[in-house]
Amino acid sequence: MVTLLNTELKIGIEQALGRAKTSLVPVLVSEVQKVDHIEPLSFFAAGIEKYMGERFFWKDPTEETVLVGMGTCKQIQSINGNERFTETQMEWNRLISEAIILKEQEKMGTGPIMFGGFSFDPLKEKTSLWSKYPDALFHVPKYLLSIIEGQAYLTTNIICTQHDQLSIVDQVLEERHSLLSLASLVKPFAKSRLIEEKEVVHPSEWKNSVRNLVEELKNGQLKKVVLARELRLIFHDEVSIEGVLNKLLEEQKGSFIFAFESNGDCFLGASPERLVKKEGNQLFSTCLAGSIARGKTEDEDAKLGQILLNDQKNLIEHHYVVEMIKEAMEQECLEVRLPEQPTLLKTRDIQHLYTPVVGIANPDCSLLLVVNSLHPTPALGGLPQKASVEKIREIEALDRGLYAAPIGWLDYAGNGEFAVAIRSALIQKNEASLFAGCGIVQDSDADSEYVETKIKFRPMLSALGGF
Ligand SMILES: C=C(O[C@H]1C=CC=C(C(=O)O)[C@@H]1O)C(=O)O
Ligand SMILES: [Mg+2]
Repeated sequence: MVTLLNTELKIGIEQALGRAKTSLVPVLVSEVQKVDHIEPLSFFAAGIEKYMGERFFWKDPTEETVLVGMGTCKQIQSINGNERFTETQMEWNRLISEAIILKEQEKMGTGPIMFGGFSFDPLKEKTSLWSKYPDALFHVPKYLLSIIEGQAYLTTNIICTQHDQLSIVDQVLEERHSLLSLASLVKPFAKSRLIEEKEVVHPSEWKNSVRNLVEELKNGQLKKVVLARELRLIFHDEVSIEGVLNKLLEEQKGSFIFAFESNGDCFLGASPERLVKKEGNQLFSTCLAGSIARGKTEDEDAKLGQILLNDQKNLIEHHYVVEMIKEAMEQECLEVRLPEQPTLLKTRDIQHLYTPVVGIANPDCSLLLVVNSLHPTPALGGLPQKASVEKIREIEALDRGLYAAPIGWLDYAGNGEFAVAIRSALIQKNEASLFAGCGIVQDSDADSEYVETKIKFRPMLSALGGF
């Protein structure tokens, strides 16, 4: 258990109440404390009763940053289509400009942060599948556990309005105490029991849409379109989000592991693909496209890797992504660096062509606006960007919602990171939708692309106990 000093928080709240009474706008107080290690998944599980539907989980591939949020002290959302990035950034800036932040040192990922995501395409006709997730949805948590380079920090965020009294301090301290006590009790994480697995679109129909698309790619200006499909699973009981996260953490170590709850649903996954990270004036992006299976032996695995590195179809599929990301990053940066040739990035189930991109950001750069100009890259949408998204909107029998879209976090200093939400699933009580797509180019073969999507379902299928 962790004991905390609480004097500072009281002073901060007193100040915030004063400010809220004069300015008549709610004021955010954020207190950060260094704490003894808390197991992130135990902290997440500790919120199962009180904060279910208001939790998030994030771990980057290097485990430099782990974030677990609990409760929602402020929700930021936008239903305003293409303005959703700008609107979200502006609302965040407004909240932060008034905030009172109590912390001893500057540490990225501690203090006030918001976590959330954007939809893939706000113009796609909506189905009920994603009714819990508007086109932009972000949560500022009440309690945030951050593990930054191995050190644990606990942030407490409180919104003070003109109507609040100083007594809210006692309430918060009591709530926080019981959350931390629960987090110290490690629980076994339940496994899900699968009953039925259903391909939402019949395989032959999906392959036909790939074949038709290939014909169009040969004759038109479109160079690449990413087509996805959905797998719907039914379980005996409600899926245990903790259980799934536990397996993802075990099996998908080199990936971003994320979970984002909203009103009883949970969107989670293990994505190997960074969209963009901002740390001070540095920007990092990733081109990840072009895929092949893992080998059963080391030798076979290396051979497959070599095949991928020399395969024209996959190199072109990858090159389109590099071309677009380089161009977009050059708009945002004073300087951009990237290697000339891709290398391999391997996860448990698949290997990809990989090109990292690094840049020095323009002085006026803000993370969500970079997200806006990158999304969707041709690894998720296609090339040219606008025409490929229109094509997906027209032919894909799927409501992507947050699949293949940016998911991540932003802190008060403007730092943060977004991954693209692939290898992901939407959990709805005892049902789940899994998503997987692949980049279709002129030389695509429908059967091979279908097999590629099957491989891309594996991380989530395995975590859900179905493989
Ligand atoms: C769209 C997905 O993967 C993308 C990322 C890496 C490789 C890809 C590919 O080779 O097609 C895809 O562009 C997905 O996993 O659903
Ligand atoms: Mg591919």
